[in-house]
Amino acid sequence: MSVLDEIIDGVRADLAERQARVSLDELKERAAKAPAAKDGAAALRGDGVKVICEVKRSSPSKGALAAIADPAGLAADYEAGGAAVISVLTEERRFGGSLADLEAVRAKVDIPVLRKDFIVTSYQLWEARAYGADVALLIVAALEQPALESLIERAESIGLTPIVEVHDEEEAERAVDAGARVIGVNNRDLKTLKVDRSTFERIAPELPDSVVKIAESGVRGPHDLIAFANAGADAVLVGESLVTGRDPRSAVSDLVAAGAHPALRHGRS
Ligand SMILES: O=P(O)(O)OC[C@@H](O)[C@@H](O)c1c[nH]c2ccccc12
Repeated sequence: MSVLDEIIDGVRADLAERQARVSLDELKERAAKAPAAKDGAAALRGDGVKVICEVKRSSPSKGALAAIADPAGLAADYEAGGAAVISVLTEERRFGGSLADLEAVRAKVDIPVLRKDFIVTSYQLWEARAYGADVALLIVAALEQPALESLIERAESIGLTPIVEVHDEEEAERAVDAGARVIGVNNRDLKTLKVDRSTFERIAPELPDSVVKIAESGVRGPHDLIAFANAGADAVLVGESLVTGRDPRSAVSDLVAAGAHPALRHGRS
């Protein structure tokens, strides 16, 4: 069994418990009271390279990264540093996240918030909206094509912007066929957990111009951001280097400054 399969088994077990506790109708009521969803895709378009900053306590590859006692405070630092979107991991077993983290971050920042999890049913999309997310990750490697298509549609119909994550050419084609408008290329292979920074560079040229392209994982600092920008990235998604660094706010503003540099002129307006 791959790491991804193991993670998804745990996600399904936790999901079954939540579904037994909270009905879909209750979730929908809660979602109806949540603040209207912000436009996640718009936040990632425009000139320069946008920075998505992640609240990430641990990972299956590295174990514990940072305790993050105050996820909302960290998110506020990211926002002050110029982040375009905050990503909140809500997977509990391997990443140490929760829906409570999502809710706390949502209450604190004004920019769009991404629910980062292993979404396999529309129940989780309703949860995302109910806890205030504007954007949700859909991982192609975790979904059959019909499920991917219907989750993209469902996400959009409830106001969420889906970021569709791919890791190879075949997944990229599936994402485009399913109608994805925002695609994240994960430089980490979720089946082996290895990072290969050339993944984005290889896949990005295969994607239509109109697609918003995000380079995910392995961004150590401005140097990596510039390399991904030159390979066509509209945005980068950064976790580990921010949560393990000493000063997340200034680390974000260094990335944002690099992403706004006029030499990087590929951004669409
Ligand atoms: O910590 P990093 O290497 O900066 O990576 C962040 C983000 O890309 C990574 O957490 C991630 C990308 N796709 C995922 C899917 C599930 C869980 C986590 C992820």
